[in-house]
Amino acid sequence: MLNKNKLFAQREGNVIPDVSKALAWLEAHPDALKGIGRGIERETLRVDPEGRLATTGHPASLGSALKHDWITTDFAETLLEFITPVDQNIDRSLAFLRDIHRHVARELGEERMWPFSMPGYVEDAENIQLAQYGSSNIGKMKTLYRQGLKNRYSALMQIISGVHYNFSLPLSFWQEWADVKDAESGKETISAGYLRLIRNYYRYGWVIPYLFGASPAISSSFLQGRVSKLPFETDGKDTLWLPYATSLRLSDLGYTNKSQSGLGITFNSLDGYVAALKAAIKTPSEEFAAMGIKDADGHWRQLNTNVLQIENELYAPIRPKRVTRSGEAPSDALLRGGIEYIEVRSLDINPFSPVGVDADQARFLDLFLIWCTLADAPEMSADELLCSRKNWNRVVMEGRKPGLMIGVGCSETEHALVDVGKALFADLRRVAEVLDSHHGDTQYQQVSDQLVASFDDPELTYSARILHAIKENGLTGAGAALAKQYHQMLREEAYEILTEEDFSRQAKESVQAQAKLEQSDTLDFEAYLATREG
Ligand SMILES: Nc1ncnc2c1ncn2[C@@H]1O[C@H](COP(=O)(O)OP(=O)(O)OP(=O)(O)O)[C@@H](O)[C@H]1O
Ligand SMILES: N[C@@H](CCC(=O)O)C(=O)O
Ligand SMILES: N[C@@H](CS)C(=O)O
Repeated sequence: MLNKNKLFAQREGNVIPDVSKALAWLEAHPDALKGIGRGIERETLRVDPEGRLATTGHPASLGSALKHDWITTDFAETLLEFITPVDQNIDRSLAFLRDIHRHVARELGEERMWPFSMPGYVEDAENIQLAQYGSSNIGKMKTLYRQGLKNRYSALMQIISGVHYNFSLPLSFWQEWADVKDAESGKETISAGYLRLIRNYYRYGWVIPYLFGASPAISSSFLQGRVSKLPFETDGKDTLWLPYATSLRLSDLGYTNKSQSGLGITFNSLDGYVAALKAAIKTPSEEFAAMGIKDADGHWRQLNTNVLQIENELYAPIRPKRVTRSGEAPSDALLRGGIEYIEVRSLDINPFSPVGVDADQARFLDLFLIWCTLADAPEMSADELLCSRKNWNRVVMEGRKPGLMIGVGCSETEHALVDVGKALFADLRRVAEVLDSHHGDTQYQQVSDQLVASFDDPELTYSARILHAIKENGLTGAGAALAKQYHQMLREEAYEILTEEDFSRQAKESVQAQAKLEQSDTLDFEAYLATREG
């Protein structure tokens, strides 16, 4: 394999960094990768059988969205979010996620879970109710944050759904790879390792929307009457698509915010990243100041008029993370203990899975994120991150276009996307062999071999496959049909890990915890807001 690898790199003029040394190290230290941590967040809109947004509130039987460990809401009352606890076993994480879906499908009655990232036809976005979290100060702050998001970006943009894949390498990896002794004394080294991963993710992560992007189309209602200059094709009814698009969710039309690219966020040092993020939540925005903090009737319009109301508003394709303590800002958690895991935010909802994500995607991400950690990752300026964004944009808008060329950062040199993809997978295959050696099977190698075929045959990509169904039945029709199929399937499936008792206990305890919180507030809301810096 090594010869083929080198040969490929030479023939293609080093389309990717030469990682052969690091790969050889990994092959000599296979146990270093035992114990990868994973957690999955999946969002999905509640819809009626025709695929229209549900106008009901978050089902009471699902407990408190503010305090439930596994079932909450994202932007809107109708936007469910499911969260799995961190686990080292992919199949267990997916079974846990599926149990949550099984339970919710049983509780939703006639409502269903939307299987796409982009919403179907939305009659009137004003009917989208902001997620409600009760009368506690933190509850009111979360809803007000959403009011600000609505006023800044529109509710329609905010109901775009995604899957977030949370990933961490075991301490043993850092101990063997970087001579770390323990997590505390090694936190600078570990953080530097995850920042290296992030820089390579910006350089090469466009492979994720290429393979798994599943939002090549939008409903005409998504444009809200705006005229788009994009060369959309249409079914003449309510569906628009770009023939080679992979993920409009990740495009400027989707869940992104161009103005954030001017924040000077970089990933060369943790202190640098945190400083830029903290600056962003303290930097007034002219545009948002013009909106005002309160309207004429004294109703709050947003938490503040800064570029970001709170750190969560930074819509990056990947985030460095550490589990926060109560009331702690994400950046303070990072300063306290360094980077603990990373959150990959580029996965569209997988429409071919009843739970929006599958084991192939998890295994691919493991391979890719390990490769991103091993490969050299020169520091990147804010400009270079911007150039990387342009490469991603090419892939999200026309990734399946025959002969598409792709660059790396701001380099003038471009290569055929297909060549870069295949060179990358030649390396990923070697990582797959190491991971498979843990289980004595070939699951990772099979995923690698199956996915690499998508470069020579773009028809195998998720976006190509779902675009056929969308062209045939329209976005709303195709989504409603899949939602119905998954609803019936999930309702009838037995649980694998959790029980009805677990769900009813969680629901009850979450409601009690919210009530307790509401009784414990001592400050009035304005005084409370003044104590929260974002
Ligand atoms: N060490 C870790 N390695 C991998 N995943 C982790 C690790 N620690 C936590 N996670 C996962 O990260 C996810 C955290 O999701 P959660 O929604 O609870 O927090 P958050 O994303 O910070 O909150 P928000 O979505 O409001 O920003 C969970 O799926 C959890 O399992
Ligand atoms: N709905 C967003 C994520 C919301 C959030 O920032 O957590 C997405 O499509 O990924
Ligand atoms: N989760 C999204 C929408 S509420 C955010 O934090 O910005």
